[in-house]
Amino acid sequence: MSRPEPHIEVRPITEADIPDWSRALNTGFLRTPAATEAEIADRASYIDPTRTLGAFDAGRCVATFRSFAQELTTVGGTPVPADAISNVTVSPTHRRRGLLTRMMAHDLAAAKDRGDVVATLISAEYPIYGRYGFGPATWTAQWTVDVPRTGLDPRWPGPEDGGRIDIVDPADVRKIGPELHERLRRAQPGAVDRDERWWQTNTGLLHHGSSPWAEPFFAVYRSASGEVDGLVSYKADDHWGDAKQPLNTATVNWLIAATPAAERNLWRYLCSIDWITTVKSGWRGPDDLLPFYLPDPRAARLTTLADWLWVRILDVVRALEARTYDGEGSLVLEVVDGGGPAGGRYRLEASADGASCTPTTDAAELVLDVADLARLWLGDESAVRLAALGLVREERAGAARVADALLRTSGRPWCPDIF
Ligand SMILES: CC(=O)SCCNC(=O)CCNC(=O)[C@H](O)C(C)(C)COP(=O)(O)OP(=O)(O)OC[C@H]1O[C@@H](n2cnc3c(N)ncnc32)[C@H](O)[C@@H]1OP(=O)(O)O
Repeated sequence: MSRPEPHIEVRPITEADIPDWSRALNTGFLRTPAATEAEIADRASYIDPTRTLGAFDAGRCVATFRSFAQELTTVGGTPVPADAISNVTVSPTHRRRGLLTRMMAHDLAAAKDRGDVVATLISAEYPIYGRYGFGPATWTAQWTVDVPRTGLDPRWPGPEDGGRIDIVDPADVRKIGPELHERLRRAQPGAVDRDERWWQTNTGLLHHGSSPWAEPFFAVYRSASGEVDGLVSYKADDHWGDAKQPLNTATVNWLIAATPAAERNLWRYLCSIDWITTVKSGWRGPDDLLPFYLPDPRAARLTTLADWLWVRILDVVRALEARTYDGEGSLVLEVVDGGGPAGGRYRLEASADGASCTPTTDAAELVLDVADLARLWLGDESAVRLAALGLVREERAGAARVADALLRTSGRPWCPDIF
């Protein structure tokens, strides 16, 4: 039960607060508390203090919260402006006193005023953010591939389609990665943009963690016409069996591909590296094709299936009009948002030619919480399933099926990033 704590001040930080704020952040995330000079200088270079909140008790920072501008790709490829939330911590001494609630209210109000269509975050634990109107809009999966069981020919000499795979170094990745990622994320519902800092951090140019930077391997796939279509970052361990046989694991840090050929060839490559008997896929979309690139898909064991990107819809009209629809139809949605900005009744009229969403006084056909609308918005969840769970209510028989026919997509949304 949270209690009001008016003596604890929640406010945007100043540059002078960054060391104290960083210490609170590290404490909340159970990292070594002291922030290094390099970490503080780096943080000062990219945070927007007006969007970086702290809670201060007797002058000491006891909670942290940061947001930044992001683009989130909707169904059909149109990006919407998003308020990306990160670095949320409340020190163990101050938890469950309403500090997250106060920081969230501050940030979401500013996001709405700014005109952001949604807020986004990757939730540390499932139960935290539903109360603020967030719902899990995308899911993620990880596979572990038992390479000798795949049925793949171990003599594979490389791509048969005229493409090629090359090992590249971090500087190459910084050159070719951003453009490839732009192609991918503009076509992938649920994906978000990456800034230059992402590439610097993930290629070792920017590193100030407590452990030393360990350079991963990078491999690029180019198509027969020389186009950069895929890129993978992976690391390998050093593990040998008693009989002196190699039992090494390649763990993918990230793999991005703009074509199925690039994806297929990069997985094929990872499963062909001498000494590697296990490939761990890293975070993939829940309907990733990886198992089906293998002659024996059972060689890929699903090890994780979990919620990933949580979305809070701030503007229902713009969110529903931004995406495309394969089906054609009309539906009146009653969105419940407990005093939040998205509540109201809306008529969605959708067809392959476009969609309109307008506030209406017509009778509601489907009643749902704003958090459940987020689960449906990018096409991932089914309204019929949510109705079975008692989470959406049909005011007209069959309305959940109509919602599914309009909103669901042939591929599931996927956010390749963590932030
Ligand atoms: C986007 C990101 O950065 S995700 C990372 C989130 N951070 C972490 O997980 C780090 C460790 N945890 C923490 O720092 C804190 O516990 C936080 C940030 C999760 C919650 O902060 P608090 O200030 O304790 O939350 P607050 O007091 O505002 O809680 C509001 C309500 O949510 C509930 N709640 C908060 N956190 C949790 C949780 N982890 N599990 C279940 N319920 C929770 C509270 O019980 C409270 O419920 P009530 O209104 O019924 O009393």
